Amino acid sequence: MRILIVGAGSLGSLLGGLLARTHNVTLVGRNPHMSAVQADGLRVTGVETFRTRPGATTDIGAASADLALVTVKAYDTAGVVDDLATCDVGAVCSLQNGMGNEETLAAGLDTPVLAGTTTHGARLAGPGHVEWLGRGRVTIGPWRPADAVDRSERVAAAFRAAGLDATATTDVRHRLWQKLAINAAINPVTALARVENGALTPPGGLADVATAAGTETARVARADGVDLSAATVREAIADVVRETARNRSSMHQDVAAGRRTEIEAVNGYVVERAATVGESVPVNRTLAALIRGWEAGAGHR
Ligand SMILES: NC(=O)C1=CN([C@@H]2O[C@H](COP(=O)(O)OP(=O)(O)OC[C@H]3O[C@@H](n4cnc5c(N)ncnc54)[C@H](O)[C@@H]3O)[C@@H](O)[C@H]2O)C=CC1
Ligand SMILES: CC(C)(CO)C(=O)C(=O)O
Repeated sequence: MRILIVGAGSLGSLLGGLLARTHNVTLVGRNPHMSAVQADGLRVTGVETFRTRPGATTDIGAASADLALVTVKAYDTAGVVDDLATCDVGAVCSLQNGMGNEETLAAGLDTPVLAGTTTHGARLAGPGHVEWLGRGRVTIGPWRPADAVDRSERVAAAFRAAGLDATATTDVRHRLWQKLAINAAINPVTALARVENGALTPPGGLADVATAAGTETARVARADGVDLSAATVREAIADVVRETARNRSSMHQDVAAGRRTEIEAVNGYVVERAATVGESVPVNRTLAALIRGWEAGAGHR
């Protein structure tokens, strides 16, 4: 399969490197990372260590591919729509965290849109070098009914052909809301308290705040027509906290590095949807306001 990775940072470089062992992959990203990959290939270390040679460019131009995997931060998705408008791609698949990405892609592109989630962990360690921090899974499904299920299955099969655990689902919205609830719970609390994910292990005040944010999110999901129970979300948060106890969440890493966060696509989205469906989400509202306040102080607003 000919695959474009649009946003070759941490996650995109990892998945691009893994897929390049089997498929024809081109990374689209920024220098100095892209020039390092052009010169010496991509080094992957961690769960597995290997070197691979995907294509690499900073200019997507009028590229043609079977699939474009979107792995930019949520606040850069609109820019990807502009870039892909000049390309010829068979399907676009977001593997980003947060909500709103698929809506943005579907509104701006005349291409089938797939939605995905992944639990792989990645960190760009330097130009040409990505660390694989944790092996995970990929789940993919059609965003709109018209974006046929068999296309999701073909994409999942391409991941499997490259040795990765991947499944297609007909109910990707459920997956997205469940991942949203986990991120709405863990990310802002760990970012504000500057703690590893394991600090959210119950009992304790931080675990209570995180669980409250997650169960509020489940309530909004149900009001939005997605069958996601509070118990399922509580269990999922506890599982992720246990499995990633020594990790710093992506929002914690962003805040620690003084970078903009994905707060609008996570708790910001929950607050916005809650207003539309008539639910009250005071914990998400408070967490979003605190992170926005930090972003304003850091010059991101
Ligand atoms: N890093 C991880 O382990 C995981 C990340 N995610 C999600 O994946 C998404 C990406 O996260 P990361 O890889 O950590 O972020 P990142 O910031 O490391 O990578 C994104 C890259 O996209 C580049 N970029 C932005 N706009 C672009 C454009 N128009 N064309 C080409 N490149 C562009 C940026 O320069 C950056 O290098 C986020 O939504 C994140 O929440 C999800 C699961 C795991
Ligand atoms: C699942 C979790 C919370 C793992 O850290 C994550 O997705 C993130 O950090 O963004």
